[in-house]
Amino acid sequence: PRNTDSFDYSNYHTLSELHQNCVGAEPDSQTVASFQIYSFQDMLVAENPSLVSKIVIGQSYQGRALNVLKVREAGFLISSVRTEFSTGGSKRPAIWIDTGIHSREWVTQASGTWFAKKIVTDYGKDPALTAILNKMDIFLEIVTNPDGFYYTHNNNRMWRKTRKPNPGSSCVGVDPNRNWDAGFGGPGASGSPCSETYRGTRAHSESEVKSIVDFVKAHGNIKAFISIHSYSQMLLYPYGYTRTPVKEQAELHSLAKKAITDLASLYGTYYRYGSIINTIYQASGGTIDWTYNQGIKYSYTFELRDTGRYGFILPANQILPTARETWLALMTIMNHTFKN
Ligand SMILES: O=C(NO)N[C@H](Cc1ccccc1)C(=O)O
Ligand SMILES: [Zn+2]
Repeated sequence: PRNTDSFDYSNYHTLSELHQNCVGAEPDSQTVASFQIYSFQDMLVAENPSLVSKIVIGQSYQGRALNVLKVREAGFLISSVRTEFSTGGSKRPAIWIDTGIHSREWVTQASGTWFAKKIVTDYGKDPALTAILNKMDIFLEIVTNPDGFYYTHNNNRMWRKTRKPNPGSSCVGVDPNRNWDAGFGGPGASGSPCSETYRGTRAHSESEVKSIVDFVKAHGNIKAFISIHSYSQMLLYPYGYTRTPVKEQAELHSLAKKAITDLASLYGTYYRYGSIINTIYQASGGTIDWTYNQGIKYSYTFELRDTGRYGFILPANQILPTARETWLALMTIMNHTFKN
């Protein structure tokens, strides 16, 4: 595709189309260089230089860049430059969204791609989003597990974990949703490298996880953290590792209820909601349990479509409806975060 307007959001894409760009000269008039696939992310940044930038927060086990799109209103460039370069300058309050931490959950990376385009399209047009972006930054990590994502395209469509080998085992990979330092190693994760919920040898052993941990700690002003999975059609809040309710359970519960009501307003898609442990099962070392314990109150996990008919292999014709309905719920959470 020549630009992000012609990008096909209603289909699944490979790593190189979404994430990695093949660096090389754009074909010029004289020579017809082989057409380089410029990744969606690089095109979006190039088309919106004053609004979107790409941050590399680390690299995967196999050395792929962990890209985060940062959306920040242009505002008064001078002051933002000063803030940007001032050491210890206060960071603007921010919202984090990640998709694809479990690589087989393809509707999530596809939705994340659509969210990125939606944000740049609506900024300056939608009053609610514009108000949010005039005061807050949005960080979006679309391909959070690139090694696994590549593997689902080339080897095993059902791959979930990272692709780091486990010493002493022929089984590869750690579950990046069990590797966080929140109830790590407790019930709700496996100690076996061959398990789909293998927690790893220690918390934050996976670079895909550690890179986010370091980013969240360094930023220090993230107000909402939303990690997007599929499938089950659920909106979940902490905790997964303990039955102890979070302090703000009432607020998180009522916000979740409003978010899934707004989601359902588009196509009637029915979501369940509640704490992880009460709604699904006990799970230790999960992403949003750690982010909540870092003080990020609005920590949520989405489980997108469907409820099991297609599961992870959701037909491409459901990408756009899924992305559109989920966006309504994301706006509900972002608005609430902005106002509180
Ligand atoms: O795998 C998925 N969804 O794809 N989620 C389940 C449940 C879950 C959600 C949130 C936190 C912890 C646990 C998992 O076993 O990881
Ligand atoms: Zn998942």
